[in-house]
Amino acid sequence: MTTGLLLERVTLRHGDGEDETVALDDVSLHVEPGEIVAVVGPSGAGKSSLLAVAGGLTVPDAGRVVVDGVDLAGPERVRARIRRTRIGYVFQSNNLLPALTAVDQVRLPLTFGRIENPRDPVELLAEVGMDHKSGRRPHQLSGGERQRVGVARALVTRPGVLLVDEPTSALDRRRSHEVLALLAQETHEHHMATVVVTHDHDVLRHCDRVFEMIDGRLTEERPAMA
Ligand SMILES: Nc1ncnc2c1ncn2[C@@H]1O[C@H](COP(=O)(O)OP(=O)(O)OP(=O)(O)O)[C@@H](O)[C@H]1O
Repeated sequence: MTTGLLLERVTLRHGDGEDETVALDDVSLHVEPGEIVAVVGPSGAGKSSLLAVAGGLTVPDAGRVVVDGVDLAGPERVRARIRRTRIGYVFQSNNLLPALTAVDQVRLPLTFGRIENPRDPVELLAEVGMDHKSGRRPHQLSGGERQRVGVARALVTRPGVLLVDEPTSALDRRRSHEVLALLAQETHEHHMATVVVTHDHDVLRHCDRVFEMIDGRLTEERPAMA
């Protein structure tokens, strides 16, 4: 079984004829459990497309995507189950619901169906340093605190794959490092395969490997820690 996240020769096109864009051009990537990789690249390079395909939200035109040994080319109900149970998503704007307290945001993914062996939402909030604000709603939290709650929510199902889109775009330098350090620590301790898309070169040292995406093609830049 292939563990972690595997993309094998993935191609994704948008539009057709003269309007066609190749968003992902023969992209291959294997992220092992316990490994956090960064993907950097200019606007329009295909980074969001990469996350959409890796997360089973978009089916590519060619190639294979395998999450925790499950090929996402199967029926939509299989993709939906994998999305709900095996993949965690952290978005730029973290999509917290305005009416819910921090602890209820973290509980939310457990309310859509059975999850085997979930993490405890209260303990998880403590682990991301937010236990003292667990009763607060998003408008009562800072950007960095909201991002921490978003990370806790993504982790509560114990995903094998964590997909993170621009986690630091709303944060200052110190908070950016804190959020990336938290993602790296959780990745290593809980053996997730984590992909972080970022424009923020400052935080790359928290990642095990760095890839660059240009015009839909992915190349490994260098080991981030070197
Ligand atoms: N639904 C769509 N229909 C047509 N073209 C699209 C669609 N979605 C994305 N594209 C095109 O595919 C290419 C890759 O887009 P993508 O959003 O993946 O880039 P990105 O690297 O995430 O950019 P950014 O850093 O600006 O978010 C771009 O040329 C974009 O215009």
